[in-house]
Amino acid sequence: MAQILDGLKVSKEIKEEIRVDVIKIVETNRRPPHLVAILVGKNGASMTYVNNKIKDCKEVGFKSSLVDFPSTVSESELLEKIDELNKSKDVDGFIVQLPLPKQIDQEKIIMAIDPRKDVDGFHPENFGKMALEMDTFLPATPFGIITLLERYGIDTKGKHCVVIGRSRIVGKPMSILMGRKDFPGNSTVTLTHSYTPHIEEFTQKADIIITALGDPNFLKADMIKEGAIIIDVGITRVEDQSEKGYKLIGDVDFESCKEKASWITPVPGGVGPMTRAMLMKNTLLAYKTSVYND
Ligand SMILES: Nc1nc2c(c(=O)[nH]1)N[C@@H](CN(C=O)c1ccc(C(=O)N[C@@H](CCC(=O)O)C(=O)O)cc1)CN2
Ligand SMILES: [Mg+2]
Repeated sequence: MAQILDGLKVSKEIKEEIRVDVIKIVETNRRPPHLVAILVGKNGASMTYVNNKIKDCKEVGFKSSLVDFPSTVSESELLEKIDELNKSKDVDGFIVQLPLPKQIDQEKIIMAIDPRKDVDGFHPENFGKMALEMDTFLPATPFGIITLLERYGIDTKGKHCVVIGRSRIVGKPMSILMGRKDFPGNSTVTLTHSYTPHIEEFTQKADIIITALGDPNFLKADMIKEGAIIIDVGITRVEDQSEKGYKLIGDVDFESCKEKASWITPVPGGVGPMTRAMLMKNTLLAYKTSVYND
């Protein structure tokens, strides 16, 4: 029977550590860190995530601002706002909630963000630094996963890690972090995706599986080996009769896999809350860098 990697519990510990740090900052008459979130359109999940980011800021003592645009916003209007935030002395970090509407070129938007304020760690400069093992902002979800492994003392050295999915937000950076000469890292990594034939031939040999597919209950017990460590990044909203109108289903068939795995993350309450905590951590880092090094 697997033990639970409790992301909700660890995320609360991390946010508490940040809150204590911010109290010390404010006590010395300095302003608190300031995060700005840009939301485009009215996608239900994106609205929830952005509202939660604002809530987290309040909890840890940060200043926060929400900039919302209609889904019809033009690329140039968005770029103008980014330019303003890049220049603002009052803003330490900002994020543009993804996905963006089709008329907006996501790459152009990400490239426009000042890497020093890119607390999502999506800018190619920060991605490159991550790959080269230099200090930088790590993307919040992969950062959350390595922090969760670290806090539970899980040894990843010499393990075979299979990552499923190659998105810029999760799969690609995750595959790089697990192979770095750092702790947690030093794994042998296989990055699988939609063109990987017979994916179970890879997952059945894996010591660690990190799934970021968005395919509910995709990973079944017969696809994993005894004692595997299972990290579920998939969160799909599936309609039901509850008050919310939906429930959240991960990529992992939790009920069957928990009988065979050694460690497993739940959905909800696993990787999601860690993503939120690590954005706060990156914002604090952006604040400290601008305060001490600019
Ligand atoms: N600019 C960004 N866009 C997106 C990111 C990102 O890191 N930066 N990641 C995802 C969405 N995301 C944060 O933005 C995110 C997703 C899920 C959770 C979370 O807490 N999940 C909970 C369930 C919450 C719910 O839906 O009720 C859980 O798993 O327990 C936090 C953040 C895409 N876009
Ligand atoms: Mg800075």
